Amino acid sequence: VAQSPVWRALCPDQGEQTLFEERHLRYISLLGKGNFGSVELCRYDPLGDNTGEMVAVKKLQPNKQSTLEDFKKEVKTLSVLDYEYIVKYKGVCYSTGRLSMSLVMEYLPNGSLINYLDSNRLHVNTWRLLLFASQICKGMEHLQSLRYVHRDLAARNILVASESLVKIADFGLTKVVPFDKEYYRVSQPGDSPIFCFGVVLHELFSYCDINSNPKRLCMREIGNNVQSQSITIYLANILKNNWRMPAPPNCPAKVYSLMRQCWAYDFEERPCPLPAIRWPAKRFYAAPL
Ligand SMILES: C=CCCn1cc(-c2nc(Nc3ccc(C4CCNCC4)cc3)nc3[nH]ccc23)cn1
Repeated sequence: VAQSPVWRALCPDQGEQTLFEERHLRYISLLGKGNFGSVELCRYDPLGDNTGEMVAVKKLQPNKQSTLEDFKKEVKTLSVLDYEYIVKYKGVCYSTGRLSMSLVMEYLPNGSLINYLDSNRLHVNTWRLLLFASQICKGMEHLQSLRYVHRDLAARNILVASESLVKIADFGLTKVVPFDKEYYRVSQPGDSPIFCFGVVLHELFSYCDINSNPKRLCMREIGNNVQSQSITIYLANILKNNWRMPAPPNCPAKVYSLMRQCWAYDFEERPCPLPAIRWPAKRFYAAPL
């Protein structure tokens, strides 16, 4: 009944299946791994005849960085973000005894932007890169309209649904800006810096080339022998001295100009699609690359 159109009309928030039974999730392959846990390709096959749908299942591996509570926040966040440029939430799967849970999402067959651009570089022209950039921007605008800050926007967290559609994924670091605040405030030292759209634009127009990835370009400027705990300080200094990543090869001047606007040291000079949330004062905000 829960799948019938009538049910969905009467209970729209039920929509698609939201509770997946662990015994029907058949593991197929590993899609991605991070400090959060892992994402697996599974077939949800309640009939047991291999006709079930393919889904991406994010399994939590609780560690010092991520807890079950963090994971529940991520599930809640994704479950309310129903938007064409954000990976679709399908539901959750509880392990036996509800000791752990997994997040079930739509499976996007082309993998991340890094995988895709690396293997399709010759078929992706400037027009398509701009299309992807506009979709990421709209996805971020939607997040901002709901007062969410993604905090880990990067090509590795953008998934390719088709040759003309990309979606933002991985909301493990996403935070909501409280209504009585205008800013997201970095809560503890070492909290990850807020990644900016300009860096993703640079990754896009570099075709995610490993030789011009942001980290490599910055370390080349800072010096590879710097102690890891001092990198943020060195990075802040070179940015304060107005160093920025160079334009990717063949990058249109207007696109590089937009990157540089996103990387303005003074946050009031940066482009902002919605007036809703202004970014924190400099002291809370590692200037972007
Ligand atoms: C967001 C980034 C961090 C966590 N993460 C999310 C996923 C993910 N992946 C996919 N599809 C997919 C992923 C990899 C490959 C590769 C390509 C190269 N050869 C091996 C296989 C192919 C398809 N769909 C998804 N839906 C929801 C999540 C999700 C993976 N990692």
